[in-house]
Amino acid sequence: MSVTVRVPAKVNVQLAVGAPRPDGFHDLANVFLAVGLYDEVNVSPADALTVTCSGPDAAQVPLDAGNLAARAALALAERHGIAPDVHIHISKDIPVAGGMAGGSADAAAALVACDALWATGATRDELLAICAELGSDVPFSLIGGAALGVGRGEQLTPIDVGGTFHWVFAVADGGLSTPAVYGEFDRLTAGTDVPAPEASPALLDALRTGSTDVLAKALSNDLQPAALSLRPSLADTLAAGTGAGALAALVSGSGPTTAFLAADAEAARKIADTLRTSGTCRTARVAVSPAPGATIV
Ligand SMILES: C[C@@](CO)(OP(=O)(O)O)[C@H](O)COP(=O)(O)OP(=O)(O)OC[C@H]1O[C@@H](n2ccc(N)nc2=O)[C@H](O)[C@@H]1O
Ligand SMILES: Nc1ncnc2c1ncn2[C@@H]1O[C@H](COP(=O)(O)OP(=O)(O)O)[C@@H](O)[C@H]1O
Repeated sequence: MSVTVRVPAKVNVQLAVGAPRPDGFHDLANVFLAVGLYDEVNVSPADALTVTCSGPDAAQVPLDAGNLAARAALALAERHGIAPDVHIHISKDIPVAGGMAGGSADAAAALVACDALWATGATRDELLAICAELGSDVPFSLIGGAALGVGRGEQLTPIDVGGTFHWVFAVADGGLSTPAVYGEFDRLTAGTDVPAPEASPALLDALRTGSTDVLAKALSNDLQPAALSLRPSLADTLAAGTGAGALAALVSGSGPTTAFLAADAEAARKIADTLRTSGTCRTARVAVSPAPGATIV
């Protein structure tokens, strides 16, 4: 028997970042939106815990105990006194280290897959608690859709989304380290009064009503100056997408993937075509949102 789980990437349509906390994390108002780029995680019984990965970026994915999917399987096995002897195969389509939560997605997917394979009977709240231990973004990968994340991003309130949004994602060469981007945020804001993060009512309304035009005006990412400081060439990518007709452009989370909101599917295709030949990114992908969370297929 084996179990396969499909799990989406995310874009942060608002990422408001507060001052660093004593534990090194930052309080956030993190508005997650799941987008239709997916990894698939297959779990099957094996002699020992092993991980393999396929896809264009597979070489960048660690296959040892540091893989977030392996950590998820171990965490669930430990709680239930089960031997974590499974083979985990990740079919990776989410850009790696790109600010789209690909590792978090694989962790949530592995958790759901192992839970089904082992018939642990864990409640959704128990799974969400394990997700939060694995990483700040992992609970959202489990639930998908759209949600406001507070605390370090793990305390979620789901948001109903009233329409479909059309996106283009420009995939950069190489990744950016999330801790390095938060560190750069701290360096850039040192000596300033960083306000407590708050979700934007206009942005939440745009999601609820499904208004692309309102969402375009409300998108924001406090990590964008830090990502641009570490990777100045991202400014050229943002300009190329805006020049091609995007209604708005921003860095996805900690980057370096950049996200472009398009008026409709046709506009998204044109923006992606232009970006692909712009010389400012490795490739460009179109995707719609919202997308469902980790789901057994
Ligand atoms: C920036 C965001 C936006 O959604 O995602 P990415 O763009 O990386 O995908 C997240 O906050 C990333 O969440 P995630 O990648 O799960 O981070 P974690 O594993 O929990 O933490 C990695 C490191 O990021 C920093 N970190 C993370 C979350 C947070 N609220 N404050 C932080 O300062 C800390 O330095 C921490 O040690
Ligand atoms: N299953 C996984 N898929 C991708 N990266 C992983 C995975 N497990 C661990 N990692 C590590 O996590 C880092 C961040 O990857 P990822 O989650 O894709 O990006 P981001 O945090 O920017 O959204 C990678 O550089 C890699 O070393």
